[in-house]
Amino acid sequence: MDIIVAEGLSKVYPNGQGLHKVSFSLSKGELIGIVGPSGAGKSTFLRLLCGAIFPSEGTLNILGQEMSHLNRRQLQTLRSKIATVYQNFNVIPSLDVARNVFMGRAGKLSYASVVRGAFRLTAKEESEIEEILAMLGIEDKLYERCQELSGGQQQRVAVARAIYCGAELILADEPIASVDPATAELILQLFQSLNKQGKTILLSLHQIDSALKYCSKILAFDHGTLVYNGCPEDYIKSDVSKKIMGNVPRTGVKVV
Ligand SMILES: Nc1ncnc2c1ncn2[C@@H]1O[C@H](COP(=O)(O)OP(=O)(O)OP(=O)(O)O)[C@@H](O)[C@H]1O
Repeated sequence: MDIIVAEGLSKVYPNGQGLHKVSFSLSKGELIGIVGPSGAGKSTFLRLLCGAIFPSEGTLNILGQEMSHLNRRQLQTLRSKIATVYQNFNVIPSLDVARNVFMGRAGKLSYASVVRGAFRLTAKEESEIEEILAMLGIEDKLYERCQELSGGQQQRVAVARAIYCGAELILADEPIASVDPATAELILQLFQSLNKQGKTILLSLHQIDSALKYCSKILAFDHGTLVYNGCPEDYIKSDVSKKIMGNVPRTGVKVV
């Protein structure tokens, strides 16, 4: 079943940059690596998919719904089914880690529950959140304010929030950009295990080796266009990858 279908999808910023005429479809249950040099259009692509920005042209169907046909409320409902890890983490600095993670479910809860959670979490909510933080090695930060955390710790909070959200579609923009290699592996393994549980996951990654190791499919962008859509094994042999890899460091991990 296709859960994302795009036809001629474009987002052109006033300076003429952006994403140009992207057509593709994605099946449920894939773990997609989005690769390409800096400025290729990866973040623009993910921001379009989560409805944070709107296309200049083309059509985009997500989870069976045509984005351009949705009113504000319908768009909100659709967004609540998509978990997004933003490049800048998007955590609320003055809130503690537990409440930042709790807010991952805000779109699915009643207004009263969100307000209650902002003051007091139930024991069940707290233990669920703690369990996710433990998987990411930051359970000791449960009640620390996000503004007191390092960039890498905030990135893990953003990943925890996406996991806690329970969405069937997870979009993560460079989710391992600010963490050490061991934590990066931990995060990618977590995404892999969520994928095995049936979640569809799109990860934008500068670490091409990680994309090849963990992803079932690669989407490569260059200068705002989709230049590759297929399996990792063919990508690594393609001319496209040779061109793109000129800009991206590799560490020599073999694809098996
Ligand atoms: N808000 C904006 N206004 C104008 N131009 C923008 C805006 N956002 C992105 N761009 C331009 O669109 C192009 C694609 O940017 P985008 O952030 O999608 O690339 P990217 O592949 O995610 O890059 P990186 O790997 O550096 O994060 C770039 O040329 C960028 O300068």
